[in-house]
Amino acid sequence: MPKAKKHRRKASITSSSLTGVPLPSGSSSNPSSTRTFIRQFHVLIKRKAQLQRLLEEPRIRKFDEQDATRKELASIEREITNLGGLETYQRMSSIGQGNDRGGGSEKVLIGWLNEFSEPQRLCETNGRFKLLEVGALKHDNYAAHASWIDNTPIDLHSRHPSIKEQDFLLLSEDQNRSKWDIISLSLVVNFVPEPKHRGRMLQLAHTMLRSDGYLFLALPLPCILNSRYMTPEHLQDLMQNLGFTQMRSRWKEGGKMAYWLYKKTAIPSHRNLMPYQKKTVLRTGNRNNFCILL
Ligand SMILES: C[S@@+](CC[C@H](N)C(=O)[O-])C[C@H]1O[C@@H](n2cnc3c(N)ncnc32)[C@H](O)[C@@H]1O
Repeated sequence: MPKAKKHRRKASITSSSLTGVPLPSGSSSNPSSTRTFIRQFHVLIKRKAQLQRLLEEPRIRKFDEQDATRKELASIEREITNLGGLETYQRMSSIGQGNDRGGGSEKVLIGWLNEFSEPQRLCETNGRFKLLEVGALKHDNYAAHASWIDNTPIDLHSRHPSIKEQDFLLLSEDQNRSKWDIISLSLVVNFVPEPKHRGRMLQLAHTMLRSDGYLFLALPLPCILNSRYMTPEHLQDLMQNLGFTQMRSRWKEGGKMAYWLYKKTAIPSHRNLMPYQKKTVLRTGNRNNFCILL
């Protein structure tokens, strides 16, 4: 008698059998489970973006290929919903990042601006810095500095009426050209699933900053220390080619976060963007795939 075929359910791409770690309960504030949740969420949104891109490409013409891609996309979207979606991700991020960093990254930015005596200089002119805080989990991160910082917090999903629900990538370039004194991209570039969209984010930040304006960038440390495609030197070259001069940077071996402060300068006249237009393996071994493309 022929054996009955076993129908196994396809494993979720973030299930414990694949990641080796148990799924956290959405409400847990245990540091390792919040980190696991955040990683899982990133895996899911990256796969979702890949599948959406595949469906737009004419190369999958066969109906069954398209059908399989659509089904996988639906299943990924279900997994994202089951995890609680962007809302839960934001909640877990605010808990997890508090644990990892001992507070928000605004402290680092404020510390650096103080080193450059920016508050004192603004005081003399009665001016205030116009800050665009992209990816704001809280509305009042800069409230203590309201005398010299006029903050506009935005996010894909607003958690407070004062946070504008807005995709930075969809802001009007014309309306924002040279408008901002500071743009903060803290843990936002790594959230964006498509490497080209990450590059676009940095290019847009350049367009939207006034000349000499500041870009504050924060990334998880493994993005530069343990990526196949990104090293601190590669990031430095990429930023220079975009017209950013590094003023400060901070991370420590074994730490979790890396921070940079750049100043907008002129775009180099003989810049070469070729090295940043496709993925190049810079390190081999067991690495992550973080990459920024232009
Ligand atoms: C990990 S949280 C970072 C929050 C905070 N900036 C911090 O440093 O803790 C990333 C946030 O960026 C937001 N985000 C990602 N892409 C964005 C975009 N294109 N425009 C606006 N917000 C974005 C997400 O919705 C999410 O709330």
